[in-house]
Amino acid sequence: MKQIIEFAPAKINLSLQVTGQRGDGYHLLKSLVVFANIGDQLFIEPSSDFSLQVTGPFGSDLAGASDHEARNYWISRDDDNLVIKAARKLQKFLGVDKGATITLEKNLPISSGIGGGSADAAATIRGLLRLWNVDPEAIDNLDNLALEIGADVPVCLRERSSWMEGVGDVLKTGPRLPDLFCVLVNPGCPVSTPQIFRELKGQFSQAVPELPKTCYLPELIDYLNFSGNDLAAPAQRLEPIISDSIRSLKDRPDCLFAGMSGSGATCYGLYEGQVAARMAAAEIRNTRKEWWVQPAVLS
Ligand SMILES: C[C@@](CO)(OP(=O)(O)O)[C@H](O)COP(=O)(O)OP(=O)(O)OC[C@H]1O[C@@H](n2ccc(N)nc2=O)[C@H](O)[C@@H]1O
Ligand SMILES: Nc1ncnc2c1ncn2[C@@H]1O[C@H](COP(=O)(O)OP(=O)(O)O)[C@@H](O)[C@H]1O
Repeated sequence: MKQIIEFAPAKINLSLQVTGQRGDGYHLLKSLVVFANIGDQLFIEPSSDFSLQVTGPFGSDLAGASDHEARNYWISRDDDNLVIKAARKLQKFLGVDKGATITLEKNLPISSGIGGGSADAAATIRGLLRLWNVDPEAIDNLDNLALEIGADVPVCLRERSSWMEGVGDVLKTGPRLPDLFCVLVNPGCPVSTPQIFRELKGQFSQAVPELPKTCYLPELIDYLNFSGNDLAAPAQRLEPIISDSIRSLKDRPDCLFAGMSGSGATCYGLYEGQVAARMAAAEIRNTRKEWWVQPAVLS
């Protein structure tokens, strides 16, 4: 039987300015978004209806642990899962009479600012289009469909360095960057995105001018030091442990920059090379055994 395997890479907001708010409450952003070589994995097979089972280290956090004792996977009974939501929306949009059996290997922590759910939704769209032999280029309004699922889904559909503006609906090609060797750290506290936006209390900033199309590491680091993430301060007020995460990443002589992604709580540290990143990850893991700590490459 045909099986599609689709990768759902972690999304990292290297920078994020909140520049205003729309009448409907959604905030206007300017964010430099890149993707990691780590993420969730989707396995998709043809079927008459949709069903979802969830495996992986964060599977039980997502699906509810009722079947946990007996099996190493969980049946998601939750139609709210962004995978099922995306699948049903695409099915309706294309007017097809087909479903799929989907297995989601959940490797990314939930509600963590690295777009796990949005990445899964985008990967579902990409995977189903491949399963059903539909050319994405031939579809108008795929970004609008993605946006209806979540503000981060359009950028996750692209999977490449992008400037994200508007509420997530205006996307431009991002700079060509060198490989960035990083460590991702999540201290284990799920963060509510709307709550962090509320805590910002309308304090908006101006978008920082964009980087050139091809960008070297020192320029990027200068840019990140200047621009930062406007959601970091409110997130740290609500979850002070985020400050510890950033400190743990910065606390290495070869750390070039450390900041928070999205609305948190995942933080990233950039290092001079892969060895430095791996060593930093090992040391942080040693001192903070309960944290999620992953070396990764961003591109
Ligand atoms: C903050 C960002 C930055 O990339 O990432 P995460 O922290 O979620 O990863 C995103 O804008 C999140 O996108 P996403 O998680 O898809 O948001 P949605 O489900 O559409 O919205 C959840 C809620 O967040 C708030 N929200 C979201 C996006 C936005 N531009 N303005 C907002 O105010 C709204 O209160 C909304 O009801
Ligand atoms: N497939 C999914 N993966 C992660 N979260 C999901 C998924 N489907 C629905 N959700 C819900 O979406 C919300 C945000 O999850 P997530 O996308 O991981 O956050 P963030 O964008 O902050 O990393 C959570 O409330 C979670 O329960």
